[in-house]
Amino acid sequence: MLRVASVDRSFGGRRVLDDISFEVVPGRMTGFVGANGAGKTTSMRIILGLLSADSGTVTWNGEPVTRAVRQRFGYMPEERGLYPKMKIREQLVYLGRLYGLTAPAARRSVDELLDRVGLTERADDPLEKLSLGNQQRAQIAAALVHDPEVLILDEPFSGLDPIAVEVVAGVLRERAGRGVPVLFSSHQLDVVERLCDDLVIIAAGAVRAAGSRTELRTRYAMPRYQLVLDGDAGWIRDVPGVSIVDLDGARVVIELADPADDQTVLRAALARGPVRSFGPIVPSLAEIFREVTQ
Ligand SMILES: Nc1ncnc2c1ncn2[C@@H]1O[C@H](COP(=O)(O)OP(=O)(O)OP(=O)(O)O)[C@@H](O)[C@H]1O
Repeated sequence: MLRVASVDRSFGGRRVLDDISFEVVPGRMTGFVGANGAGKTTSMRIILGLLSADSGTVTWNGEPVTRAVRQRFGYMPEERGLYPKMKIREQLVYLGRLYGLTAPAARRSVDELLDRVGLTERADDPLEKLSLGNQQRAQIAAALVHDPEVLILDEPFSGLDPIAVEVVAGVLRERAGRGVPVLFSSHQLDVVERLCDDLVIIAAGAVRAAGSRTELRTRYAMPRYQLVLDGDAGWIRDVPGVSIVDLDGARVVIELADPADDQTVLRAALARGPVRSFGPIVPSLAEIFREVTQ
């Protein structure tokens, strides 16, 4: 397990990370979510040892992350890292060699990855000749070339079209499926919502919520329900303990003073006629994000 514990960091007397703690669990995709300037990149750089923490620790399987350990991490930095003028296959093989792979192993890994991200045809083009989305696919391949034990990716989905998002997501999921902990930052809440198993929500340098997607949804689920009837649902305002959030003819969204009243509401509705649907409303990640970062 990758563990970040009580990390603080200031720049010029301004604290930008304040007691940051979270875990990235092997085999799970962890989405790291926060507004611009929240502290995601700074946290990732500290995990990678590119920046030091003022206090706190980062450990991988209980051990401090030394230079040798970091060699086994894969990182896609915010500023990306590949050379624009160098041919893609050539520079990925070169990178693999820097990570200690033999030349044949580096070539094998690169060819597999280029195929996986759909860049085989472009392998001998310089990076700068590719569209931004394809450049990003190459950057992802660069983070994976040495088959890393841990993956840290800064905004891997930004600038990708929906097809490329699926390709990259598939590649990351495969790695997670092999037991690699994957931490990726993103502004795209819909993408994170779809892809992550776990979430870390950060605002103004502090972790506001962390846990599995399901846990967070349950924790922040307001006792809201949607009821759809055949006829007008206006009568529901007279049911004790119910307040109406939104009423639109036969469809009504309500809040219950006590979630246990849901069966009372359902019985009252059935007593009046057919009920087409009734159930709790699961909050979206965007709603949870708004609530915890307010
Ligand atoms: N080298 C630096 N010197 C001074 N301030 C810095 C430095 N690096 C980051 N900061 C500040 O630290 C805060 C956190 O920045 P960081 O890049 O970690 O945020 P982020 O969540 O990654 O944002 P974004 O989504 O915009 O990339 C910001 O206020 C930023 O201006």
